[in-house]
Amino acid sequence: MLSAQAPLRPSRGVVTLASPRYSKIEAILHKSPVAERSQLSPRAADAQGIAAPAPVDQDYAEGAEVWMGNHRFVCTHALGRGSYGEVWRAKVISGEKDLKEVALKEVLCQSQGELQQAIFEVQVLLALERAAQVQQEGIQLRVPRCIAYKVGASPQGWRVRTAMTVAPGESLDCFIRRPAPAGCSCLKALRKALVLVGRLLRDIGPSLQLLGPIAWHRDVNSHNILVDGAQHDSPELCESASFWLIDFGLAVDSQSWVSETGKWRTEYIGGDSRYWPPSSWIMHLVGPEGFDRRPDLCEQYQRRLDIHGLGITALELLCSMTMACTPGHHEEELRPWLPILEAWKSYREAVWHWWSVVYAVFSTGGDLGPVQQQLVEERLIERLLDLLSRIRMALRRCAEELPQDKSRKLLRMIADMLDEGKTFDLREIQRLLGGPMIDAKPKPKRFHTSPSNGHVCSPLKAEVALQANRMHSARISHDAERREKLETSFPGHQSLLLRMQSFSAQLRERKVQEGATALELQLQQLRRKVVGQARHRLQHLAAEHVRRSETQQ
Ligand SMILES: Nc1ncnc2c1ncn2[C@@H]1O[C@H](COP(=O)(O)OP(=O)(O)OP(=O)(O)O)[C@@H](O)[C@H]1O
Repeated sequence: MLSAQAPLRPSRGVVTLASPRYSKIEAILHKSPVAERSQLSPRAADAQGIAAPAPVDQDYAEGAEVWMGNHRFVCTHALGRGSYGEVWRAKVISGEKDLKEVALKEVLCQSQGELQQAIFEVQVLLALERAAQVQQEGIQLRVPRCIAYKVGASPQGWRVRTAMTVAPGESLDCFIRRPAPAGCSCLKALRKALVLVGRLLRDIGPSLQLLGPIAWHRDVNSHNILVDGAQHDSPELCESASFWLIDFGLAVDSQSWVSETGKWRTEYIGGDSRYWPPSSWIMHLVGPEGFDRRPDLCEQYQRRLDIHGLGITALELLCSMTMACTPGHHEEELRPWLPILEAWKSYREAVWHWWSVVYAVFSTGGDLGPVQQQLVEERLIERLLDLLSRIRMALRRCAEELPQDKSRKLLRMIADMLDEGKTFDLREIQRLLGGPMIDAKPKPKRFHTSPSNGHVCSPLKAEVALQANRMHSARISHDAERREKLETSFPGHQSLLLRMQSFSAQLRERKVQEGATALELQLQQLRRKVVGQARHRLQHLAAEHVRRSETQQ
């Protein structure tokens, strides 16, 4: 199934672009897809003396056999479809002992940037598993475990295939949309929702905490969270529900993202705009200049996108479940909650509308510029800040009126997650809801590996190349020597990838960095132009308004 949000998301490409972009401004600034593709298409890579990829694998289909290293799988049925390929459930025929089935994901990449991003997705899963293993207390990660992965050729470029464990359940957005059981009262639904929200935060919080030093997911929402065991009528039984975070396809390296000159300034915006904090809209509509005199929002964009996404998802779960039922006559207990439900309703109406306006243009490949301008004129950012402030106020007021300590703290916690003024610490979740405390201090240590043709993932051995795109020229010659050695022992894709990384680093060194300053200038000019036009239009509207009022008088 094609996800409803999928087309809204920008390309996975980090710098290069092959598919339609979300932002017109960014699109203008990038070279044409054709030029980008030709930079390192398999043919071009071949011309550079890079080894040709292995023969094309069988497509995923019922009964199709898939090989990855020592693993052999047989596809049974499609689990889902995303914007970059399909995910299939498959039986394990041979490979890891006791492993019965896997989810096979395939990401089709048309440019080197997309290839890097697809590999990064796998590397993040590996790094996360490794981070969980070094924790003193046993942590049950609620993300799929990477079993094996493989890079192969596809007619358009490459395909990255990953075998991972199957996360149980269904996507949370399907669960939320399902009609409530007949006769269910609002109060009962609310009690059940509170249990589930607690479980959601308790399951996803630690994974995000471990993820923080490695990457930002950037797409935390009800579509990318699966829920299992939540269909019970009784709130008590819902205590055993579990939530899983999937789809790390838009993740970015958190260490190079953050800082004064970090990549947050220049990289494309990712994720589903219904779960964006105001800072993402600022970036989308105005650019980094929009953070002038707004340090809290700038900090939010750099460090707390996932926390905000999780907070909105929690609130969505709480309110949607409660609002799906009809209030009974004697539900006085519901009274303190009503302002929360009203604030959520207003938020949902406005934000879902903004999302659909952008979605409509994006899905037809239209020009986003006028829409962006219109949203600036509509004062989207100020309105969103206001809607969120109303939500926080309603949550905190309700918390004051509640007798039950746990619900009270839960509401305050969600309010803090949605507050750009608060430096929300994910450990708050364990403090309130229990679970092992995680030592997730940022680790400067980086890991290195290259995907191989059928690489079998052992997180202990897995060294993840999180900073392949940060290679410095001084390191290139050293790496070249290392690569020479590696190529003799690991031919095929490993060699291809290593050469590509080197080629990419050299390109960046020689060409891209030369143009970076010019591009940055161009970007600033364009952003200024858009904001200038919007300001001009606002002034015009204001003048017209004054003129009309004077005429009426
Ligand atoms: N490990 C998994 N276990 C179970 N189901 C999965 C798993 N991974 C993916 N799926 C299913 O496949 C669907 C698509 O997967 P995923 O979101 O990773 O693909 P994508 O191409 O990145 O999608 P998107 O367009 O949303 O970015 C998911 O919505 C989910 O239903």
